[in-house]
Amino acid sequence: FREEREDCNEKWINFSKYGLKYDLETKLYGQHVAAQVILKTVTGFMNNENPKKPLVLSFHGSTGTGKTFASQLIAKNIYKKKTISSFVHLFSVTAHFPHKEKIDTYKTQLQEWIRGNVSNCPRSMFIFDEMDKMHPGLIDIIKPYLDFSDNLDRVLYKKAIFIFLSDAGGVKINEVTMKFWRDGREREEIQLKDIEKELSQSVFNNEDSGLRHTSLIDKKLVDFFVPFLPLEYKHFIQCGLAEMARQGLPPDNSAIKRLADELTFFPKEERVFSDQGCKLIANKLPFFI
Ligand SMILES: Nc1ncnc2c1ncn2[C@@H]1O[C@H](COP(=O)(O)OP(=O)(O)OP(=O)(O)O)[C@@H](O)[C@H]1O
Repeated sequence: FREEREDCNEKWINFSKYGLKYDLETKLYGQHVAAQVILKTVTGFMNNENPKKPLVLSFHGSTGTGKTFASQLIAKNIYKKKTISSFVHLFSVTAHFPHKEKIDTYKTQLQEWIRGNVSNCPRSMFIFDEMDKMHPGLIDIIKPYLDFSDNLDRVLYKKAIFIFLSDAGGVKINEVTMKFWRDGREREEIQLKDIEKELSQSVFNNEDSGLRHTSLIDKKLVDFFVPFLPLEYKHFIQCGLAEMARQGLPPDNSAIKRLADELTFFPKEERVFSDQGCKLIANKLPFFI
């Protein structure tokens, strides 16, 4: 049995709008704002044979709220080989470029890496993890690729998708969500506009944010800021059940509840939102069944 080689053509790259819609609606819990933005932008972009610039989405939210997971759902519905496609590139900023003093070497490496991958296949997807920890010098390196450049060094960049993941702005998003809850309003009432402005201000003007000094925002290189809301107790249970199914275990609500009891939720008294989202479930589950 020899595995077929993955090529950069429709046989291997075939976007399914309905697949993405289904996955966002049934697998990504508690993220109605993100789901809507993702579906609209990715569909519009993938159905356009001649986009003017690459699609650039910046995902924000606290840990374990589904930023990486959502980007995997996008990849799954574009590439036949899903997340293991050779056209999907997950890049962890701190893991790949740990030494600040080597910044100049990294700049060249990053440039060549993006260029090489896109010339191999224009419909490539790049996911940059921990974007807020990225050196501003490296962000500057990526900027030209995100812009309206028709044929930068004769490579076609405008069909690529760039997704940036970061915790930056998570605190603000949590505040807005908590305010809705305190006011007795439905979570589903939260709209992108309720968060977007505050989010971009807190991410790009905040002293603590690594993205502060970048001109990604004023150059309008990011098409959308996508907020990931803090997950509630009920989403935590949903994640737990999904994880059990993934691990081939029969559903057991009480085990997940015991697991939740061990973890922290906020506000402290009411225990509504999970501090670590769904992050620790997969690893902790075996100890609770
Ligand atoms: N909203 C969600 N819906 C369904 N599953 C989720 C959700 N959020 C997290 N999970 C589950 O938890 C795991 C960890 O989440 P994920 O890695 O996507 O979080 P993240 O937001 O990228 O966190 P970090 O900022 O720490 O990287 C996922 O693989 C998924 O199984």
